[in-house]
Amino acid sequence: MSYYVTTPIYYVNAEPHLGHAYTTVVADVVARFFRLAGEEVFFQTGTDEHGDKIVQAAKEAGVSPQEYVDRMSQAFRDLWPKLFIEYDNFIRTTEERHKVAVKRFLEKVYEAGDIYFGEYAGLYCFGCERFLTEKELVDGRCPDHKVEPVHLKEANYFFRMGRYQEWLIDHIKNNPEFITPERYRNEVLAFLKDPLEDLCISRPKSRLTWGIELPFDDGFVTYVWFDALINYISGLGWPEDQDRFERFWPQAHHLIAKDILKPHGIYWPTMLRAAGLPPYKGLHVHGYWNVQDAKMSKSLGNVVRPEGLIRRFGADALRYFLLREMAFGLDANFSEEALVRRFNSDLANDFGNLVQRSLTMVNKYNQGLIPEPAVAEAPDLALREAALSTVSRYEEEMVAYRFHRALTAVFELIGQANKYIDQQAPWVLAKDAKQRERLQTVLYHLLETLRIVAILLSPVMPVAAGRLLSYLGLTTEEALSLDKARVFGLLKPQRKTSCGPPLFPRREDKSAAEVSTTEEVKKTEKKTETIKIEDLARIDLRVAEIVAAEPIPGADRLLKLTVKAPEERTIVAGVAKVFRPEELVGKRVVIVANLKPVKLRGVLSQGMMLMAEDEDGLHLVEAPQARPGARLK
Ligand SMILES: Nc1ncnc2c1ncn2[C@@H]1O[C@H](COP(=O)(O)OP(=O)(O)OP(=O)(O)O)[C@@H](O)[C@H]1O
Ligand SMILES: [Zn+2]
Repeated sequence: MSYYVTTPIYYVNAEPHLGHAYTTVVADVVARFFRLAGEEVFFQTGTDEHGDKIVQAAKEAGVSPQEYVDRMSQAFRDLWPKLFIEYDNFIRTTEERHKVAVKRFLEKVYEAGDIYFGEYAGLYCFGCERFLTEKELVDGRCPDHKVEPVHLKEANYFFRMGRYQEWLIDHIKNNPEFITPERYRNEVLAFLKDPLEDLCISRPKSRLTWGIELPFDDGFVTYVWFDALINYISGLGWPEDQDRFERFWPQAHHLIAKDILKPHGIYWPTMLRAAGLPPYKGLHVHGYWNVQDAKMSKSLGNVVRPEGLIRRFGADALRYFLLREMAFGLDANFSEEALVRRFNSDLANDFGNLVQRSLTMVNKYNQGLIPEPAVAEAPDLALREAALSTVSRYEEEMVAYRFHRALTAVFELIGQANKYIDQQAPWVLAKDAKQRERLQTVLYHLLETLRIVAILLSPVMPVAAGRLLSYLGLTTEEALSLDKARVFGLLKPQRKTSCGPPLFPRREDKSAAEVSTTEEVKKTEKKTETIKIEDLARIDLRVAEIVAAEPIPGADRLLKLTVKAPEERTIVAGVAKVFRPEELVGKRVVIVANLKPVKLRGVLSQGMMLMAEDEDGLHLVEAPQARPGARLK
């Protein structure tokens, strides 16, 4: 069987945050799970690069839209491997293969008679890049962007979406798996109670040129949503690669957050129907990661960036946290304390200790060799039974996208194995030569449980699972298959195990760290002398935008930065070990503007960039909202 899983293509008007990381990690976990189950999987992610907001963002950054989308798309591409994400295809809507598909798709819908030209006057929200209905407004404002939409009258092309409303209602009703979890299916059915309005699918070039030209009228470009949704088939190679399209499209599963339910639940299936193509198989909708109950979003400026968390906790642990902490479909709050808590209790304590205790005992009592089990007794059979029933529970939950429950099942098994150690007390058996067989049997059952646990955790924590398998003397190639988790007793006696470093060494508790740093601060406060406000005024602190960054030949710590503050100047910064030049471009940072210029490695440095330093290293001090040249006060 084949399985096609997609993430939304992310809009490249800002850098990726934990919300984007979540959807992409889930897609990667799904892809790995179905591969483990022996399916042929195609996993696609990518970036959405057209539309008005991109043009605005590029203008603000002072570059062309193409340069801007190249840079931002790369930021997504750079992040994914750091999270162990292995996609099969990365699609960009500015690629030729995508443009060709959009044009072909539009032609098909046009030929079907479902596109007409007409004039429309209405309320337009530039944030949403679409017309809003009166009903959608809250206190006269767009509920998402909190601005009053403007009156706009424009001639455009429209898609007769309403024609497919009845078909869509029937399809949703007849296919309970089409939109899940159920609350979102009900939400879409509720939308469909009112007659569907036709969808405006063009923008006149007089207003916007950054888009895909309509094949039947070169005065217009395609509306960004109509363009974007088609990525799901253009990425498979439609219309050219019919072979791949036919293999994977009937098994297409889209992952999204609830913010884009309407385009995916309504526009996309009706568009496909109009183009004479079958609908996708399943739409899987999740909730929001919130920070103190507000949606994490670039517009609110409360985003958490994954890079720092990966550096501190590792990608495996972050992936585990994201899947375990959020019940798929519901919102969840992100906090670092919760991450530390899960890390220490689930990964370091429960899982990490089970691994460490088991392998240490095998090392000590059996020269590190896989033991030879004798006849199993009741407690061994109970553990075996638990392991096997965990596999079926896990599989059932994974297939239904209930990842937190799948992980709960695995961790219950881990808990049971820890108890089994306590109850069987191998250290007592080891003291009695007559208990030698019993000891071997117990250790064997532990190692087998670990082998099964490693397989089940591998989609979520691929690297840690791989390490555990190598401790058991197995390679991922030979071990990773769901079928092999369904059998108890595959480890071959006498093969060598090893007891490597702990998989998840405990992390310091943040709250404890905070107490100690405040105490530190109190101590240093006493030491640093106080200054008067006039002293502070002597330092010209300003916001500067980094417009270019390049290495300085022969100086491996230094980068030459060109900044606008607001006039252009050069600053040499000792950050080459921490940041790559392209990561810095576009950032608005704080500089000391009146520092006496100095020549460093032949480059005149006219100021200094401020950085914050803690135990994780250096961090930028950013002021993304302030204009270049803004003074700090
Ligand atoms: N807070 C969040 N929680 C969960 N997923 C999120 C969150 N924010 C963004 N996403 C993911 O990104 C998708 C939207 O991608 P897009 O690039 O359009 O982001 P956006 O909505 O413009 O970002 P923002 O919410 O930061 O303004 C969502 O459907 C979801 O997959
Ligand atoms: Zn809006």
